[in-house]
Amino acid sequence: MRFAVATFPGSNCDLDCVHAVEDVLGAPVSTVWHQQTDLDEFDAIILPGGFSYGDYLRTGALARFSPVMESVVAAAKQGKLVIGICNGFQILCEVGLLPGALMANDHLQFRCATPELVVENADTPFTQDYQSGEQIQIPIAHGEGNYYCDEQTLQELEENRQILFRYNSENPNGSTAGIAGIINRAGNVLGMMPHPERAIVDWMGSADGAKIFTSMLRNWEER
Ligand SMILES: NC(=O)CC[C@H](N)C(=O)O
Repeated sequence: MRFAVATFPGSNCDLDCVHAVEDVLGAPVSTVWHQQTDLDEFDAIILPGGFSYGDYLRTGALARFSPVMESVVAAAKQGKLVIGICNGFQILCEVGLLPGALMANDHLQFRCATPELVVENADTPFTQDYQSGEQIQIPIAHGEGNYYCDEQTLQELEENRQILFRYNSENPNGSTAGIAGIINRAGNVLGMMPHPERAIVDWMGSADGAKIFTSMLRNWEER
């Protein structure tokens, strides 16, 4: 399984994602500059965290027009696995691969913390190595992680089990229904505010993020 990590001007978690794929999976992984449009050789695409285009205008609002995004949309339509982490989640919402939007945190502060999450649905390509209801810890670091969607969208997300992660006790950003991560209707595009690549071995404080990567690999092998 070959992974691409799309890198935008201002990305700062791209190399952490490369290390996570190498260290957890030992799978081939390359960074792909945002001007590249050929993603044919890759089976999965990671949109990493950071401050693409300096967060100007709105997080992800400019990166969504980068040339690579047309290919990311095409890859998602083909059924390839796409995961957007933090700024990557923001870009996925801006480009329309995921519903809703990420707004400024309700307290208007940039928040770094390691909140507890609940795995709401372990029956997806990104979570199959977890148990539904499992409580895990994965760090966050963002200023605009306040996920918002309208009532009807929330109802659809709930009914189709598209909410994969919720903040357990304390909601660090005011997100609707405590949402920390959602999947698209087809089940192959995940956006999440917490950073699984920062929780892959115990010395990081938590290794709970590793199962996202192992789930993706196992899902791909089973296909
Ligand atoms: N860690 C990140 O990817 C941060 C995303 C974005 N710059 C924000 O502050 O919300």
